[in-house]
Amino acid sequence: MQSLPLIAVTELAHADPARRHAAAAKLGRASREVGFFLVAEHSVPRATIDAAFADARAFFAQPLADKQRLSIKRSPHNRGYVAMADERLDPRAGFDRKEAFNLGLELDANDPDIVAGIPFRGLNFWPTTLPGWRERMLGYFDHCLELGRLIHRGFAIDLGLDEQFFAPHLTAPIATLRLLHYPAAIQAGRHDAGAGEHTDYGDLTLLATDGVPGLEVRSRDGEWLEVPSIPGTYVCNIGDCLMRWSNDVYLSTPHRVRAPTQERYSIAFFMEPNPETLIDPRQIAPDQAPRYAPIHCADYLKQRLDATYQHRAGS
Ligand SMILES: O=C(O)CCC(=O)C(=O)O
Ligand SMILES: [Fe+2]
Repeated sequence: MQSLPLIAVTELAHADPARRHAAAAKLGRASREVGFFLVAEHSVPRATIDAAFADARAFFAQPLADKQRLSIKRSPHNRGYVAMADERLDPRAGFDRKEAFNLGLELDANDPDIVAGIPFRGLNFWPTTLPGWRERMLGYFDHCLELGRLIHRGFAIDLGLDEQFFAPHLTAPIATLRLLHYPAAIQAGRHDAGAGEHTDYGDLTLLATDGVPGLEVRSRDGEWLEVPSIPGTYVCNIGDCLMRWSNDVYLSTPHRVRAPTQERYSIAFFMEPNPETLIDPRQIAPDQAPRYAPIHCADYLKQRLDATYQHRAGS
């Protein structure tokens, strides 16, 4: 898709309000019309992104038994390893040809939220034989969180809200960092799904790719368009939670990943607000008739994940 808008995000925090507003207007237009945009001039160092990809490769290169010890099936909090064919993003299609690893906010076992059983407040699972891996992943997580907060500041400006409207809802968000590995397609030309057609569940997704194409976005007129894969540039999209919160002012857009002709890695950061945040469209679009009932962020996400994963049924 040649026409994905490119947002230079440092402008969203520019000291000159006119510059902030101009960048936010561009971001807003993309969020209302396309639901996807590219992010450049961000503050995540290229070396940090490259190291995250090297760490992802090292993780997935481990023996399956080591990865399975960290299985997401052992976590009610959406953390851990998703094996090949464990997930089906499009329930009408086959299982996805990918493996993944999720981590979230790092908390201490004695954290009051964990002790109180707050949904999605749990412990991360860590590989034990990869030195420095945990620290680098948490460093990358923090960079993504900062970038996600900055983009939310742009959303607030564009939506005519207080510039800091989202800030109190993003202090300890449910955000998930997800490493993804797609093996090469079994047969050239076969249209296997690396990831089935879906929309993302949260507010905002920041996606880093390794340069191997595969991601396709459905345009408003139903055509599948290839998204350029530019290392160092984030592909970002609006998720269903922000679509709902904004009363459909912002759009989440269906996308999928073709099984690539060569092995492909990507790293997604799914940003959802704090678990207790009330997703109430009347806050963002007070002049419109609300299309959705208010719901707590954690309850909304739980509904969506339960529908995706068989192992969560009844959890
Ligand atoms: O790997 C990609 O390019 C996109 C993955 C994706 O859409 C997802 O995990 O939600
Ligand atoms: Fe997605």
